[in-house]
Amino acid sequence: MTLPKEIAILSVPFDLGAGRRGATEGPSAIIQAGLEQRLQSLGMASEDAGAIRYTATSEIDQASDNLKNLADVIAVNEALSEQVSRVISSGKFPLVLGGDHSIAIGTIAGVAQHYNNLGVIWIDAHSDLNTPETTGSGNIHGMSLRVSLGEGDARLTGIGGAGAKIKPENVVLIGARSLDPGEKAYIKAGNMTCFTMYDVDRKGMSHIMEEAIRIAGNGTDGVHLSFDIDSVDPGEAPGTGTPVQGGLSYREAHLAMEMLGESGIVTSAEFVEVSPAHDSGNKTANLAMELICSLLGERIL
Ligand SMILES: NC(=[NH2+])NCCC[C@H](N)C(=O)O
Ligand SMILES: [Mn+2]
Ligand SMILES: [Mn+2]
Repeated sequence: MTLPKEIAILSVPFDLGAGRRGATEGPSAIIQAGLEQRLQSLGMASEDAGAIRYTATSEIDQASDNLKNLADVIAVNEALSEQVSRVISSGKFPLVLGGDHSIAIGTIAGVAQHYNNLGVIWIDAHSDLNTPETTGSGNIHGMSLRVSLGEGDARLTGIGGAGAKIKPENVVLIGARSLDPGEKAYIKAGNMTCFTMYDVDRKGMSHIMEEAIRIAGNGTDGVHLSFDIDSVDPGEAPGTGTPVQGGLSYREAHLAMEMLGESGIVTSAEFVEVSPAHDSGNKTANLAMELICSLLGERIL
């Protein structure tokens, strides 16, 4: 696999999977940061495939404690999975802009229709491995990776077709530093690789990425990158709903993208949780735009 030439940008202005509102404005802020011009100067054709349309329920539903706004999360993700699948069928590289991280459910469901053994690199301060039983918040963006693994509420795991879309042994988590008890138990019991911030500090990002590329790329037929901007330290990425101290540095995040770009293994990507309302200026949206460019081939020299 080499670098994609044709990119289809799918915007998902959705934030009902998160506890704090604001990620609806993420996609337009990233695009307005100049994404398309930058991709063009890299010699890439990008198509703004527009925003995902779905029928919203009329009321915000905070009543179902363990699965907040379930109906909207299902509706947007069903629509997204169809769009993502269509982009791949057309031979283009799907670049999904969130939106909160619940949209990974739809992205991965759409991508997985084209790959039997999909690798996933999940860069995040969190692990998003909660179930309705282990969640403390009821926010579905904290459950999306677990849903993609086929566990949790059947109405979520059934999006884009029933069952698991990915296997734990093909998943690599990077940047974790805020894990709930049920998530820790799942990671410790299973065969999923998790490089926490401790590992990043101890081994260095270069080593971590070599390992991640080996694990996610080995024996898989495609690799999806799910990049939660809250993986980056809040000093560099303040514009996000659930910031956690002690995150990736500016260069660690770029190095991760540069190495992934060089590896040529990534077949789809999403950048989520940019929330301009919490940003200082457009710092976080700008960073997301730059990281996308590093992934897609931009280099210092
Ligand atoms: N995609 C995210 N930012 N997720 C944050 C999840 C936080 C917490 N673990 C929860 O379940 O609510
Ligand atoms: Mn996340
Ligand atoms: Mn997160």
